[in-house]
Amino acid sequence: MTAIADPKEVAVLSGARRSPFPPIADYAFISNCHTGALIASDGSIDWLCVPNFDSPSVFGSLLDREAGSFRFGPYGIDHPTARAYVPGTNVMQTTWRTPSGWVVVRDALTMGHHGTEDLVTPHTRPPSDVDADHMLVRTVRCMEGRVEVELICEPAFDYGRTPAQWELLDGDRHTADATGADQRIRLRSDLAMGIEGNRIRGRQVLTAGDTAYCALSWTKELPPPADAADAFGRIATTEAFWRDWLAGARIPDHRWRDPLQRSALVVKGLTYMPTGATVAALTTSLPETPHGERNWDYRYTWMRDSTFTLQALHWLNLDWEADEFMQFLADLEPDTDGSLQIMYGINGRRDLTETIREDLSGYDGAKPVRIGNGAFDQRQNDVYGAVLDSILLHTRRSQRLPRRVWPIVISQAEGAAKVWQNPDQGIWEARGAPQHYVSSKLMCWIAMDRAAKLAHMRGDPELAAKWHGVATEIHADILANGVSQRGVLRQHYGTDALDASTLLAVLFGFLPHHDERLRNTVNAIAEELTEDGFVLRYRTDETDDGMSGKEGTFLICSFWLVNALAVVGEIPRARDMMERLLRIASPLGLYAEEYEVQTGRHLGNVPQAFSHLALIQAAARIILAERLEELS
Ligand SMILES: OC[C@H]1O[C@H](O[C@H]2O[C@H](CO)[C@@H](O)[C@H](O)[C@H]2O)[C@H](O)[C@@H](O)[C@@H]1O
Repeated sequence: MTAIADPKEVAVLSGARRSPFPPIADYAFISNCHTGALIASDGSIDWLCVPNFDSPSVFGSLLDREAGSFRFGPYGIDHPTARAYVPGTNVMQTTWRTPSGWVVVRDALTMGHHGTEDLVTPHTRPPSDVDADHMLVRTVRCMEGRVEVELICEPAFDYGRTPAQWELLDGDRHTADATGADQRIRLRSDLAMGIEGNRIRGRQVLTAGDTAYCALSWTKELPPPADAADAFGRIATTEAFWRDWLAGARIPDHRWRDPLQRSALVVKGLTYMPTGATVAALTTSLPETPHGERNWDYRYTWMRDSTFTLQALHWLNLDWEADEFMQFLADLEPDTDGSLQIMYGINGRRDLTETIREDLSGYDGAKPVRIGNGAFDQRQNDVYGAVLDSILLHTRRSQRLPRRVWPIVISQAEGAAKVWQNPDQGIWEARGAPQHYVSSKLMCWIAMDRAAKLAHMRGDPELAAKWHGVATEIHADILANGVSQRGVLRQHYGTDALDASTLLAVLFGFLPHHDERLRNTVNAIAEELTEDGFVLRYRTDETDDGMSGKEGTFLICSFWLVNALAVVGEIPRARDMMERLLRIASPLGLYAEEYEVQTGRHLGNVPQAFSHLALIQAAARIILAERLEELS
């Protein structure tokens, strides 16, 4: 058993040497559904890619302290008094107390009413003319006393490779353009600004009642705010956008309402509005092993992650998000054999070739920094099941199967029927030799089972029977080869090692919930694949995944275990574990991909859709069970 750290001690525990990099759990996330930014607690924006999630960064000091940042806050003070989201929004509020007074800063990637058809996402509910302003707006209000505020904006284009060249416009000290790497961004502020090499600096004393703002924009068509009132107005519009969106969600009146809301807002904030695609996380190359090589670019759309996301959103009644994703799916260009890639760019881009940026130090020295993701052309046989399960769910909820989607059903079912007997890289995208992963076969069973149900709903009993036959064959194969002597689902057919992905057998109803093999699997994972109760994907000393270093516990797997415990009727255990997982959220309620129990650090990319969607699903399962208990 490993002792768990107090999350408040995270910064202290980040090593004997004090790192110049803030802990991953320190960052606030804001979004405009085209891109997102990370704000450190000292008021510095350390990550922003424009215009889109997968564009090169302009502020990249998350990955190298020299790769650009943008601070706005009181001069000479690094520690805020309080940080919180404006309730129900992805707008950040920071309160700063200084010896002479206090101020409140709000930061948003703003949304506006653009009123033009081409900016309207066709499937958004309610019909809306709200879309990104493509700008970052930061406002400050002095609440009491006198406070000197400063802005220091130092972009570095193309992931820090090209320092900004600044120019003040027409001798006006309130507007400046920065250029580099074929990009131009405009900064406007009511603070008088001056150029200092590659940075812009401004400073001003505010007294009680005074306000100030700065705004950075990256499209010519949408100019930055004209004055402070305009800047405050844009933030107010953005707050209204998020609240309006959240109002469409059915979030139960439960003590977990806040984390459910935050998770829904994170997942929506990771969705690219023009296509409905969801990125797996906002960032690239935050390490899964401190200082190690397990660093990946997550700014893309995995079929698996996106379809799991839809399932979580459906539970919150956010069905129109799924409509958008179905269109994205239908627009994708399949391979010649009809199969889908395991992942795409947010605009459907197929080639995500991975490159390494040797020039970047990496987060706290974790190299390499990867741009692109080499897993894009892997074969992962779970994808068919993920896609077909979400199509079935969507069809049941909306009572219709869009005509454009039926060919996907056919190609995915045929694809699964053809490949289920082949080894693959598995759900964890192992870069080692292909194996007969149990979770991949399980998801192929899901594919055939869901396809058969869809064929039945469409009135095609012959096709339904054919696909059902394949499902039965896969089911039998897993039971014959995927269960160890002691009656536990194994990682793959050639090992008895445990793998948390076999929990999917419980979550997807592969066997009746009282089946011994399911219970054995849940108990074995809870007892043997955990560190202080938090779940590892697999043991890196037992499993060759092609990488070095030991990773942290995987948060989606920990939430899956909660969910699985609830399915097998262990509600008190599930509830306890859920409460523990909620306690290790970042101070702002965010989750990265992994959690290191020895130090209490979050590891890996942040915020991670997988972690948040699994939180929603696990909470849903327990809340449902509690309601059923109340009724009985
Ligand atoms: O562990 C090696 C792999 O790690 C990444 O994949 C993980 O993240 C994906 C996105 O959330 C998820 O779909 C997958 O299940 C996870 O294992 C990385 O993207 C891969 O390139 C890498 O091989």
